[in-house]
Amino acid sequence: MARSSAVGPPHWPEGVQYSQRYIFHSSVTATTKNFIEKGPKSTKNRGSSRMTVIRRVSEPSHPAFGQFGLFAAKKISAKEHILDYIGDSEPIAGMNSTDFVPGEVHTDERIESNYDLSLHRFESGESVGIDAGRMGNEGRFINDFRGVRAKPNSVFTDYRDSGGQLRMGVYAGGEDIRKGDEILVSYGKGFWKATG
Ligand SMILES: C[S@@+](CC[C@H](N)C(=O)[O-])C[C@H]1O[C@@H](n2cnc3c(N)ncnc32)[C@H](O)[C@@H]1O
Repeated sequence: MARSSAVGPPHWPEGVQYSQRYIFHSSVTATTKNFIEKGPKSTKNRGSSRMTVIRRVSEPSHPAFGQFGLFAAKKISAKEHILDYIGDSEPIAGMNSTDFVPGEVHTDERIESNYDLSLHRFESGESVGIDAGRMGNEGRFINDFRGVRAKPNSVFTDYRDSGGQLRMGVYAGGEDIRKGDEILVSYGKGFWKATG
């Protein structure tokens, strides 16, 4: 399986593969893969990552002080599509394969990952996630609003792209986001319960 060789944006961390496409973990069945890849096509376009910039969080009062966050590189209009959350897989060059925790579309449990996002839950209970722990795009740097501001300014919403692939888009909320503002979503209470 070919691995993306894309170079990440400024501040992209060493040891994390940058990618803008899905790779499917062996836990994903052919039926589930087909559901993710081939839905009704949408006319919506994928957002450009040039709308955002990765920065180290420099305010000591911020609960993720010293980590990274994703910030608006320009004004983003209310409801505008910012980017998609992507995870990818396969060990990066030099990584010991026994240390490798795949970061991709998967249906197995990833309770150890702080970068795992639910993409879809079937009525059967099967859940499809995108784990950007080892590989992903700018979306992996979006922090939760708790302790930063009163409410999130962005939301995760799934959609089908123009090829019919199921995507987890990040959209601005009901108000414009000013240039320089941090993109903040709600991870949901479940995330914080799981991480303690
Ligand atoms: C998806 S990552 C977000 C990017 C992360 N800040 C980084 O530099 O890689 C999720 C992790 O960010 C941190 N984080 C995000 N939002 C937070 C918040 N509101 N309060 C405390 N930690 C937060 C937690 O460590 C969490 O497990």
